[in-house]
Amino acid sequence: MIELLTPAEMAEADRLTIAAGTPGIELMETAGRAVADVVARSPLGTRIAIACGPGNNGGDGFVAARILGGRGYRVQLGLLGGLDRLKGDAALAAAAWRGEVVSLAELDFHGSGVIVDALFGAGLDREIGGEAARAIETINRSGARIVAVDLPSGIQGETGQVLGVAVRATETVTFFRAKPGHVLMPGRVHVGRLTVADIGIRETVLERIAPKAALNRPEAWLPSLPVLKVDGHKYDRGHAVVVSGGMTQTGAARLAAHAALRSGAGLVTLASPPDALAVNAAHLTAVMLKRMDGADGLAALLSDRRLNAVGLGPGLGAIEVARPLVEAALASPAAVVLDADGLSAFKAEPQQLFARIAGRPAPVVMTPHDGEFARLFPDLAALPGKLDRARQAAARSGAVVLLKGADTTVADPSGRAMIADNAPPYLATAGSGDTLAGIILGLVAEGMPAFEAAGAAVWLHGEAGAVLGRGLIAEDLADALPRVFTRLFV
Ligand SMILES: NC(=O)C1=CN([C@@H]2O[C@H](COP(=O)(O)OP(=O)(O)OC[C@H]3O[C@@H](n4cnc5c(N)ncnc54)[C@H](O)[C@@H]3O)[C@@H](O)[C@H]2O)[C@@H](O)CC1
Ligand SMILES: [K+]
Repeated sequence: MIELLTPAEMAEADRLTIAAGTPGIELMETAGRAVADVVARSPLGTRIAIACGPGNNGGDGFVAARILGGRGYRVQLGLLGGLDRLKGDAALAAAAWRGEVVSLAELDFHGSGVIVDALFGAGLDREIGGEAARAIETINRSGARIVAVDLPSGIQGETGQVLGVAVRATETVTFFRAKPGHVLMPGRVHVGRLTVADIGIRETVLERIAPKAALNRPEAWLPSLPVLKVDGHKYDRGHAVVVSGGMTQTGAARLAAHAALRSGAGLVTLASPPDALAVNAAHLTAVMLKRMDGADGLAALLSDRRLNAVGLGPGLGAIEVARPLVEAALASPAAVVLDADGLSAFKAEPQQLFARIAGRPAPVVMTPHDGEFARLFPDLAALPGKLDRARQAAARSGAVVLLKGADTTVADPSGRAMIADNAPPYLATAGSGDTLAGIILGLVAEGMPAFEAAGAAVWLHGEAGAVLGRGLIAEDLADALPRVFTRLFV
């Protein structure tokens, strides 16, 4: 598991480490050295400008300046505010720097090959303006290689949001663990290449801090992926149902059904309205087809407990059609994956949806994009942090919430969350979301817990996109899954 620590949790990690006997200045020395090591990939002779702020982020900059100067680099250091404002470890680090300290405005950004951004890190607590904002704009225009210390200044560590203006770094060096703001947008774009340096903080502090957010990597969910038995049977792998829309909108459900079969379900049935039976029949092979007469028909189908997971929403249709179907699904004992029209069907009365989720024995996964999210959670949509949005929505609804985007975030009602950073931009194509819903459905049908299944699906979907490359269409994604699964186990 690759935990993501908020700035507050990171401060706690520092505090626990210092309390256990490592002086803060030692942590700062190691942090500054890690920055210097990254900067030193540029050849000797490169001019280096180091912009230091008034807190410990600036302290790291002073340490890096001293180490790089000692290695023979030409270093110029500029400070925001007076030396007399520095406190604690930052003051100690500044005292050990024997070179000149100029004001930030005097730093020669344009004549430098590398700029070290040590203005603000985890302690950024308000919008950047004035002299610091002007310096950041100059840094961004400089054309130099920009190495940010801990966070690109202006990026909020918890949310990835820009507070006023932010450095666009070539590389960022952070310490111990990355923060949500390194992977959430737009932070990730400002971070550039990320190095996570070991500065001597012990892993054991994580037991005390108990962080609840992680990077969406296989470590986060692989232990929950069902293990296939040599003597296993398709009936051991669950039976998923996908609900088809009417005659002219059947493709989305078929994409989801196909993906559910690829991702893990032993059997998949497409439940089709009578008018769409012929068109669905013409397109299905391994996916089975059953006639479904409205919500009563779906309820009857799902009364067979072997059908243990149902996905609906893609191409489901208008509210009058979609809502009774969703209600029937939620009244059944099956796990439910709700997407698209299935979510929008409750836009006028989201509480009605949450009331139906509360107390159900089987889990519900909701997969909104930003627009669908805003319909169900209008007040939460305005929150600045995506992690916060997903978590509060999960807590309110009782469902696992998967909030889509380049930084797709999955949260469960207890606050656990994972953030993905592996989605290539060409995943944004028609039907991609239907496929994602299907992958989740197949994994849940196979017996994977809903939160882990949603996380795994996001990662698998991203990797499938990466394997296929530009030019992919949604039909290809599910078919790339065997290749992605194979790579997972080598
Ligand atoms: N012992 C520790 O706590 C360690 C901290 N480290 C470094 O310390 C950093 C955190 O240090 P701090 O908590 O001092 O925080 P920062 O150095 O990130 O910033 C805090 C300072 O900036 C000011 N400030 C915040 N937002 C501002 C704005 N928009 N405009 C103008 N001034 C603003 C604050 O008033 C305060 O003086 C980390 O990012 C990391 O680089 C590392 O040295 C590792 C060890
Ligand atoms: K910084």
